[in-house]
Amino acid sequence: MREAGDAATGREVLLQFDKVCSGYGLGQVLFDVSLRVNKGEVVSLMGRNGMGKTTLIRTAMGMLVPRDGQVSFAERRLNGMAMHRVAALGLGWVPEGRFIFPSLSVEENLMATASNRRGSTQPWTLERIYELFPRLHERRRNGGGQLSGGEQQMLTIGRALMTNPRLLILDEATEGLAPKIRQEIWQTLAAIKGTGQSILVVDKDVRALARLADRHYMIEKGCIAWQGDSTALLADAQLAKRYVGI
Ligand SMILES: Nc1ncnc2c1ncn2[C@@H]1O[C@H](COP(=O)(O)OP(=O)(O)OP(=O)(O)O)[C@@H](O)[C@H]1O
Repeated sequence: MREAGDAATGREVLLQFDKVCSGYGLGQVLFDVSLRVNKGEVVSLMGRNGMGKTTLIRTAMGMLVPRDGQVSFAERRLNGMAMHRVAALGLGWVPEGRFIFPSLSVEENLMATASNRRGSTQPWTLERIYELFPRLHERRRNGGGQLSGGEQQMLTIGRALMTNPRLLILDEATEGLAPKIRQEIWQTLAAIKGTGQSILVVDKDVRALARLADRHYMIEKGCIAWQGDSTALLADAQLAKRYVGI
């Protein structure tokens, strides 16, 4: 029998990796990766380029089938489950690179993914997304292709929220953005956290992640090399240097 909750905190476990090995063709990228995101938690995943962060997310989302170990979500085994079924279980993914529909307006982009399949009592709606991102409200009639990089990122996050995910997964959401916009995105993520949304966030901004997330994982060459809370992360400056390179 698997446990219904996290033994240490009693919280419901959403995403769980248990000794997962995964990769592409013959090339193995993840080695015995164990990781957990509980309900209501914000968890970060950090690491240098090419260490396996995106591969881990692709494995969670069903794009890659683990060759060993187990991936589960809210007690359901995900190994080999089709991507659309994984998404229907409540994993909302903001991929690296901001995929939006350029020919649709901002509002149409948001409505394209809208659903509340699991009957959330306080679902994300257009109004709530516009409250979170006033800039998207201003630009609601503009085409997706006319937006700045920062606005596109806001739209990608808004679109993922419109699926009312149980877990929001963000891959490098602040990459390539101007400092002011990055700061805006971090503030918005804090507001999203304030609603009780569970989030797994991949990024390299250790200070921002220490403020936002409850727990952290560092990945090195496909292995979880360190894990801990924000106090432990900030107490050792060598961690960021060694595992994130800053
Ligand atoms: N589609 C693919 N086919 C084969 N190998 C891949 C593929 N995508 C990534 N890899 C390899 O897997 C390894 C891990 O890449 P991954 O994208 O998971 O790293 P990452 O930590 O997300 O890095 P980054 O910050 O650069 O996105 C790298 O060696 C990369 O070359």
